[in-house]
Amino acid sequence: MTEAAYTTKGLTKVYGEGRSAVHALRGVDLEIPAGEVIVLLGPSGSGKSTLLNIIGGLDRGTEGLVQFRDQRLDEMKDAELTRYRRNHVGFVFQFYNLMPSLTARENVELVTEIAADPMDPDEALALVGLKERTDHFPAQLSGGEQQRVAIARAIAKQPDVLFCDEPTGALDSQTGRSVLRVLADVNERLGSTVLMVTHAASQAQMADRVIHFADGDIREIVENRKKLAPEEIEW
Ligand SMILES: Nc1ncnc2c1ncn2[C@@H]1O[C@H](COP(=O)(O)OP(=O)(O)OP(=O)(O)O)[C@@H](O)[C@H]1O
Repeated sequence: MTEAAYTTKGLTKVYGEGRSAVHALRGVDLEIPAGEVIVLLGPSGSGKSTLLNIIGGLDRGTEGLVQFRDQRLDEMKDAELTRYRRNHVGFVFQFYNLMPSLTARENVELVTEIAADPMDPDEALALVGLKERTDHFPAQLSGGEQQRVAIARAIAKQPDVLFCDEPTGALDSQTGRSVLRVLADVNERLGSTVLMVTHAASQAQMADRVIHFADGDIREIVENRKKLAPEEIEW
């Protein structure tokens, strides 16, 4: 087995207190190998985004160990956690969160200006097939193109891990497939571990490993023997 990107032990997350407490994670034990494409599937409210946000350093667990390589995220001070996010992880969300008043290139530059080892913004945009659109504003781009700018922004820092929460949720099947192709390329070319939450069960076919989540814990982890290319996925 390859090196673990993440390890969690007994990870819990409780939102709120007392009678209104929500147990979003109930003692998750998990090992995520580096360099794989991992898909997280599960019903709405089962805790997928909560898990992603905690290992992505956007939020903290209530209890339990969370480790990235040999670093304990659960023991980091806020400034260290910010540094971890800045240097190691990229995020792609369902809604692209681009700055409307900035061009595609300027949106990517927001990240490359503060990253430790960034690629050239134009190179990141070329990787997602937007070489000709670098000076366009988000409003001049289609949904799929905007999502690709968001991916370019996330990968421009050459992250070790790319977190994607419903990255194709707002896209039609053809555009969605082209976005999945970009994610597969990032995994293959940059070697980034890709962790994707999706409601589209068919997308699990492009994963090396599928984590099935239910009621705040892992129900099953299935290794994919025959991984499909995004183009082969039935939507
Ligand atoms: N900030 C919050 N405050 C209180 N409860 C929350 C908060 N965020 C999430 N929850 C609750 O935690 C549980 C897990 O939510 P989470 O968003 O992780 O689920 P999910 O599997 O990603 O769902 P979906 O597929 O609908 O996005 C849900 O019951 C949700 O209502």
